[in-house]
Amino acid sequence: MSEIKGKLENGKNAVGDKPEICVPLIGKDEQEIMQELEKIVKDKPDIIEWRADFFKDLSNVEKVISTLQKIKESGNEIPILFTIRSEKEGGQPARIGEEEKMEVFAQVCASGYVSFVDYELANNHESIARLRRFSKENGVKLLISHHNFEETPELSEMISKCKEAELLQADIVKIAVMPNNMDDVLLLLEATNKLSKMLSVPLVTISMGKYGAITRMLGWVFGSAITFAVGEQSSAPGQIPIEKLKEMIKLADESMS
Ligand SMILES: O=C1C[C@@](O)(C(=O)O)C[C@@H](O)[C@@H]1O
Repeated sequence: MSEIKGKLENGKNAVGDKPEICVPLIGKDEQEIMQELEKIVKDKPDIIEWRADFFKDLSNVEKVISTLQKIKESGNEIPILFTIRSEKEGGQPARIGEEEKMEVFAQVCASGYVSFVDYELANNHESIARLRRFSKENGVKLLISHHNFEETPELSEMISKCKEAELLQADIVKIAVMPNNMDDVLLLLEATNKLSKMLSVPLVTISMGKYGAITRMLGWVFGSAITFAVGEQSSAPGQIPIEKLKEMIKLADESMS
């Protein structure tokens, strides 16, 4: 497994630490994925996310692992985050059942090609505990995520979801919500600020869509450790092209130092 640099390896990110930039791969087959990867690698993201829910051969574990190996070999040592996003939380319609999904995760963790796996908090606790075991045994970080594509929940709900993920032994906790106005964006930032002081693990927060774009640029100032950018194609509403995002983060960092 490649090195994970910086704060995500060493534990909690400090409020105001510059974020890791993650770009998604959303090709439906190996050829599309390798084309996306070629462009993405040139942009030098900190993390590459393989959104395997887009992969048409997800039910073929051998194919998943051989594609992952190719991503690793051509990925310039950039750490890989492996994600199968459920349709309920903004992903593609399910291609495999929960038991098959667990088998894919088990083999992905054992492959040595990935640094992180994403698993949703909405899964039952027993499945989360199983994946926690596989990931720990193989030195893979477990990111437990929660998405709400409809709205921004109450502050207390966002806080309790993230605390629940920490209790389930997440190495990284992530919440992505949809704002319907700028008040919602402020609420997500308030949650970020509070949670980054409460949690003992790194936190990732996103307010999606056009209103939330500012959180992708500046959420790190309040304690969010990773921001998702467009490399070749966007995987969620509001993502910003990586080159522009990098400039923005650099400018904010220089102005605040
Ligand atoms: O969960 C996330 C965050 C995300 O939904 C975003 O809003 O940038 C993008 C997804 O690819 C990733 O898995």
